[in-house]
Amino acid sequence: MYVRSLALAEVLEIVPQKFEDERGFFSETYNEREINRIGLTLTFVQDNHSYSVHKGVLRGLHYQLPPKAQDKLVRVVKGAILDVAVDIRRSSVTFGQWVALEVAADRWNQIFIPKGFAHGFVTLTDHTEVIYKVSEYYSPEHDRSIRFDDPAIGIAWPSSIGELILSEKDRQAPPLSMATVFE
Ligand SMILES: Cc1cn([C@H]2C[C@H](O)[C@@H](COP(=O)(O)OP(=O)(O)O[C@H]3O[C@@H](C)C(=O)[C@@H](O)[C@H]3O)O2)c(=O)[nH]c1=O
Repeated sequence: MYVRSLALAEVLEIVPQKFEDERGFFSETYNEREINRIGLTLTFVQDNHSYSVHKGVLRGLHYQLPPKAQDKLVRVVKGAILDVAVDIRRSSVTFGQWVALEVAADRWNQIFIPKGFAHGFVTLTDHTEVIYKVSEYYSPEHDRSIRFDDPAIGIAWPSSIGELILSEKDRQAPPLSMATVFE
């Protein structure tokens, strides 16, 4: 398993080993012992699978507030996404900063997004399937969104994608300055 910190050091790229042969491949996509070895103790309780029909589907920026905050481990089994994490811990020196990583089936990489970060992605291909583990159950009462295009955050979403497809909830999301965030 290959691991590296992104520009916001708590956000990680993880690339599990992939064994390919004439039949296809085998890969341990999650191994708790390996995760513990890199200093993380995670308890995942739910696996999510989302399918986006078109390129340009943008989901985010999402997070759950404490006590239902979630660590997320995200991978792509079909297609590709640009995945984004935003530090929304008010006490952090990098509050409001973002980091992006292309996560793709053909890269076999994963992104780890800890509690305290808002998460979003845009699909770079049609028929994209994203699978992610989360460390807390879905809780609609704690679920929050921040505007994906809040100029105060300034995420450089790819301009080449054309029209973006968002849920009504995400279109109505408040800017970071109006959102309840982590202390
Ligand atoms: C996230 C979630 C949604 N749902 C339901 C609620 C709703 O009816 C339907 C679609 O929900 P959403 O529109 O919130 O789905 P989506 O926009 O894909 O939300 C996801 O976006 C990415 C970026 C994340 O980081 C995730 O944590 C999650 O917030 O699925 C669950 O039952 N369990 C869940 O864990």
